[in-house]
Amino acid sequence: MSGNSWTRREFFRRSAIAGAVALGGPALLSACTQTSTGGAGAGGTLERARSAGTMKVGIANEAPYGFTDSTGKVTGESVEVGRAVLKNLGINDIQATTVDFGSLIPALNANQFDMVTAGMFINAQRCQNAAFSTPDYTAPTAFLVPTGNPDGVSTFEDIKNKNLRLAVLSGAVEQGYAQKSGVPDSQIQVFDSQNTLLQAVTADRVDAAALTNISLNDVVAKNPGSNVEVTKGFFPTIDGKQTVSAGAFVFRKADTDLVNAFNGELTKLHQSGQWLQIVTPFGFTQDNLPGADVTTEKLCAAA
Ligand SMILES: CC1=N[C@H](C(=O)O)[C@@H](O)CN1
Repeated sequence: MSGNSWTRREFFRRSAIAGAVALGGPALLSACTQTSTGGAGAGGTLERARSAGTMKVGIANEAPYGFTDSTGKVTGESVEVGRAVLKNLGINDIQATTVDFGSLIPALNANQFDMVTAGMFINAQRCQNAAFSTPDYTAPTAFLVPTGNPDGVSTFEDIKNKNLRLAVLSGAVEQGYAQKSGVPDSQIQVFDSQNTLLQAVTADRVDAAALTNISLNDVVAKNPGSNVEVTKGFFPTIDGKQTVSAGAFVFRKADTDLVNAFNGELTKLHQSGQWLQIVTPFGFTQDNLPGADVTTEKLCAAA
């Protein structure tokens, strides 16, 4: 490369940056700089989303956490709380991508989107591959069973002891809850969506399906006449310890500044009462607000 051509190229690069500053001010310059340095470093994702005015989010189409409704609107408890937090961070829009629940963290790390708004629970295994916000909510587990609960299911031990067939969602925590409660794999069937779980129960391919009671209540409400009901919610006891099932927002590990900024605004929403207003239409109550003793640090460290 000749000295002259390098000088010309540097001249054009500097002119382009000067133009960017003139047109878009510091925010645009910041976006240009982030792109030129790869964008995923400290500050990159937050600044890029601010500059673009939108955040790319991942959902699993599980209602009422993160789903596309009958009008085509992407909504849900996690989506709407996420929207409110992002708005307070100067990001007024979201663009959602739907993947299977078990693909949310791999897709996040492959940069298909920049955060997960699917109500994902915090646990040690997931914390190895992603960063979680402070807990957003807690929700008990329950079973979807035929009306009248003919097998008398109320815990994973019942599934094991009565030799029942159980449906779980691929990549969700309930499979682990069942296995750790001693349910053999031969009794567990894995499905890829809420709807296929419902169909498995109504077609008598399984005796029960496990998910959060909030998710199953939504299924029952949206499918009247399906002859199914939801058992009483519970927090499974595993290895003598009661599980803490707390959902949060998920980010790439490198995006520390985004996580910190997000946590600051999420805490304000929880404390101001705005959180309750946002989540009530999705079947959440004050009981779903995590206690002060429920922390991401503890849940990531739990065995
Ligand atoms: C919102 C949600 N949370 C649990 C999980 O994180 O695995 C599962 O119940 C699947 N859906």
